[in-house]
Amino acid sequence: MTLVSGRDGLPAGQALLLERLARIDFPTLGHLLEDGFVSPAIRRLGLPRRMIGIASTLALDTPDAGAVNRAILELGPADVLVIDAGGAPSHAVIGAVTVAALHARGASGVLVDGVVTDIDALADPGSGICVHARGTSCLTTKRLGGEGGRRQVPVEVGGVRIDPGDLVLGDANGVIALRPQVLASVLDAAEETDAREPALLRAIADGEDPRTLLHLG
Ligand SMILES: O=C([O-])CC(=O)C(=O)O
Ligand SMILES: [Mg+2]
Repeated sequence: MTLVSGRDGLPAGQALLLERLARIDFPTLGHLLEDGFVSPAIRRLGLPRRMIGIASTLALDTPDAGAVNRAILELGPADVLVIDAGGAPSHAVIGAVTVAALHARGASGVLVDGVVTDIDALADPGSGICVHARGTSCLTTKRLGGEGGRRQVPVEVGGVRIDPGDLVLGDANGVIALRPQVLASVLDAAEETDAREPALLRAIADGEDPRTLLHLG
């Protein structure tokens, strides 16, 4: 399964890092790291099941649909649009139309500290864009002129500071956002952990003493 759409436009090192991370079980990273874990109040609300990509940030100061649309048009390959909707906490900033536009831009996903709408369209696996947000609303943003946001600034999403260029990984368990170097530093260990787990699960199912398997014996 290709998770990193549009990765052909990326530097080789970054594309390889994203490819390797895409094969990791994301919660495995939780065994190895303490920082970068977005609040569980932000949940996966759309399908496909996972997203992985490069943070492209928007700090939304007013409920301005124009600012969101502008940001979407500026997205590059494999970007995850990260919206801090602190200036519009009750207005849905993403919905069926914006998700279709994100998909057309080759984006990998969208992460919103705020709410979204058109949930049935977002939950359709064919939407092509994995959406994480705090919840849903029928109240949406309006076209206010497009000046209501700041692009590519550090934002805070679910208690985590996210800088443009950070990597964003999300699935049904939650979202992780960290510097590429931090994720690269635990990649070997994460791959080893994932490689060991099937044998461990088999051994437990086969009745081996869990005290030994779980290092308690
Ligand atoms: O208007 C909005 O903020 C989001 C929306 O409904 C859409 O993208 O379809
Ligand atoms: Mg809509």
